[in-house]
Amino acid sequence: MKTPAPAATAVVAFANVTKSYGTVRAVDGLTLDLHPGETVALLGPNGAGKSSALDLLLGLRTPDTGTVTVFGSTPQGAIATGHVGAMLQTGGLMEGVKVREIVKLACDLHPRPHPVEEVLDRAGIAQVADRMVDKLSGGQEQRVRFALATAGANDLIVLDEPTTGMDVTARQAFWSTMREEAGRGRTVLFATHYLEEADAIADRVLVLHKGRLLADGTAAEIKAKAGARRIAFDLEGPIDERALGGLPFLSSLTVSGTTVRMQSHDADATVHALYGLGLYPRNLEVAGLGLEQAFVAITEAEEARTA
Ligand SMILES: Nc1ncnc2c1ncn2[C@@H]1O[C@H](COP(=O)(O)OP(=O)(O)OP(=O)(O)O)[C@@H](O)[C@H]1O
Repeated sequence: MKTPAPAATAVVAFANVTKSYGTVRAVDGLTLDLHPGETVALLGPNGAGKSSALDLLLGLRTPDTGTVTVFGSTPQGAIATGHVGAMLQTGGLMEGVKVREIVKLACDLHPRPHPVEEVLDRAGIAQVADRMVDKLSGGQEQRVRFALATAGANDLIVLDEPTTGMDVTARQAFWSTMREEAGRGRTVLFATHYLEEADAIADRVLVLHKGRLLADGTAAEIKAKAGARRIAFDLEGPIDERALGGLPFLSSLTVSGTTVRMQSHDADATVHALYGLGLYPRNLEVAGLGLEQAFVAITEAEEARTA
């Protein structure tokens, strides 16, 4: 885990924050600082508490205990002064208005607005600017939400699963804009289920599980934290899964056709033992885990620990 920097330098500071809904503890003792210019991915399985944490950050919910500070102020205070732009999963767009009108409204309300045409252009919705908002496709609606989140110069941009429903071109345009924003020193925090996006975009990855922070580091650090490596090879002839399953340090084993894939906490020892079985693996590959596999390994290990 990173050592928290002094609160004065933090864009966002969660200090021992908890939030429950009835008996469900959605956020459980979360302590976390975000810093200027960071692009941070928030990962976690369904129900991990990602949206709840973002709602707390945006002042849409109040913590049961602990404090959330945004630019040294309350979340509401930071939003009122135009420091924060957000794109949330929920919330329908205003009906009965045209795309340009709703974007113009967001620009008018922002203390440091960008020109309306520029916002439309950047979000890739200039061509549908005169269309009614309720006549848009899902991906176009998502682009409008993106436009609303970037209507002005925000120092912190909070995005809850922003690219869901976007096609490849929209996604690429979206992330290129976010990179530009981060390049200008803005902090970007996004929750996502697309681990490849987190791997490619984020310079810091947070893994939430049952409301608690399980991992905090670069994607490379998270992969290393999972501690396992992938082993893949082909075998000729009938495959004795039982014998393979008895290899040391294995954390998973799958056989499909002649191909065997496994994960091991000590790949050297596993491969040594594999040869010890008198087998001759072909096309042997040993590699680190991808972020997705690391994420699954970390959250499954925690499930097993807390079961
Ligand atoms: N308004 C609510 N009332 C009751 N329970 C809620 C409410 N909102 C969230 N929860 C519960 O709190 C937990 C955390 O939910 P949250 O939406 O924050 O998770 P998430 O990580 O964003 O999930 P997902 O990836 O599915 O969007 C879940 O168990 C969820 O069912």
